[in-house]
Amino acid sequence: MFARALRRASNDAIARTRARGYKVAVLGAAGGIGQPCGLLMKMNPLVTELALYDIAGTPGVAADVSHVNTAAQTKGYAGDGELGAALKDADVVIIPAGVPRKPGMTRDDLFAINGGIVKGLVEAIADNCPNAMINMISNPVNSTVPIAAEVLKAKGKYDARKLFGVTTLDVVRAKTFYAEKAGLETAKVDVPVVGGHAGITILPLFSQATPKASNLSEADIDALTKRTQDGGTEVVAAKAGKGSATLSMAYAGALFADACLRAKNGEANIVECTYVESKITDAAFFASKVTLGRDGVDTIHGLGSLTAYEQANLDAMIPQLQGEIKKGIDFVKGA
Ligand SMILES: NC(=O)C1=CN([C@@H]2O[C@H](COP(=O)(O)OP(=O)(O)OC[C@H]3O[C@@H](n4cnc5c(N)ncnc54)[C@H](O)[C@@H]3O)[C@@H](O)[C@H]2O)C=CC1
Ligand SMILES: O=C([O-])CC(=O)C(=O)O
Repeated sequence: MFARALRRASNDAIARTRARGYKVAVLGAAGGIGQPCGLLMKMNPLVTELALYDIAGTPGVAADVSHVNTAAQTKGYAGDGELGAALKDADVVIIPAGVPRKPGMTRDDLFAINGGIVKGLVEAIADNCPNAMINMISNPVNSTVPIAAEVLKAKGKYDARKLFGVTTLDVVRAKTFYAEKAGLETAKVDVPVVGGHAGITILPLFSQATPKASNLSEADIDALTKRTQDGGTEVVAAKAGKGSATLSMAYAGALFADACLRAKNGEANIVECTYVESKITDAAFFASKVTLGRDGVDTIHGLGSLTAYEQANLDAMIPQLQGEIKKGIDFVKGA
């Protein structure tokens, strides 16, 4: 179903604009997210070259995915020595490299190991595909995106329009939970989710959800908000030590990468919630609705009118978000 929708959306884009093919690189391509995400990108008609990179295991993954009868030429790259070739002139780089949570951990507990992994990968992006749109999935996203920004700045290659924290899974979850609770058709539901990607920094704006549900109480909205904020933890607990969300994340990652590709290809009016450098709050990076264009961020939209409940949640998250952003910046600057 998704593949058909993805193909239809991209085919529409192709019909409306002069299509060209794009190179997509997936870093961490042998992992739980990387494998299905690589498959979904192989099915995207806007992709003509697919580079699957990991520290190991990618020859097998690439051989497997390459047999899918779609256009993207697929190649595996393994180990540091092949990272440059994997990234060379990529248009979009998707980064799900790093360790996932185990029960009892916060995303921030992944900082020490994933911070170093992301830093090294983004240095290679700066050297090999400085114009690529970067889709950061590796956690803690609230800090890995500022890490990437500082690395790119240090290399003189930072373009804030092209660096995205992928928060699409929060939107996917909010839509699913809201549709279920309100008895609405899931595919027709939209819910903006703003802030960041960890605990209370995830803020679904159910007051702006469409279609409007008239049957939800304040207690329902509070429960839906908390379930969205804890969606990742719900999966971590259910997997009981075997990692975190992979399949729903691969789906969400492929949706966001497809939006980037369609925007690159000239399709208009592409709006996604994503975590970017932003001035709409006191946090230097913030997820909100963003219109994407050929060069990445085109317009960062404001938050619209919030309920008192949403405003209180927004006020409460800012200090945590600011702290996690500072941690990422300090990590690169050595403070
Ligand atoms: N943004 C979001 O909404 C979400 C983010 N995540 C995050 O995505 C990350 C990956 O999760 P999974 O795929 O489940 O983990 P995984 O452990 O299954 O896969 C990670 C892959 O990264 C690879 N890797 C490690 N160091 C690398 C390096 N230097 N270069 C390239 N690849 C490297 C590993 O070899 C492994 O194949 C985690 O940090 C997780 O927390 C997970 C779900 C949702
Ligand atoms: O919860 C985790 O650790 C993985 C993640 O970011 C998510 O599923 O939203």
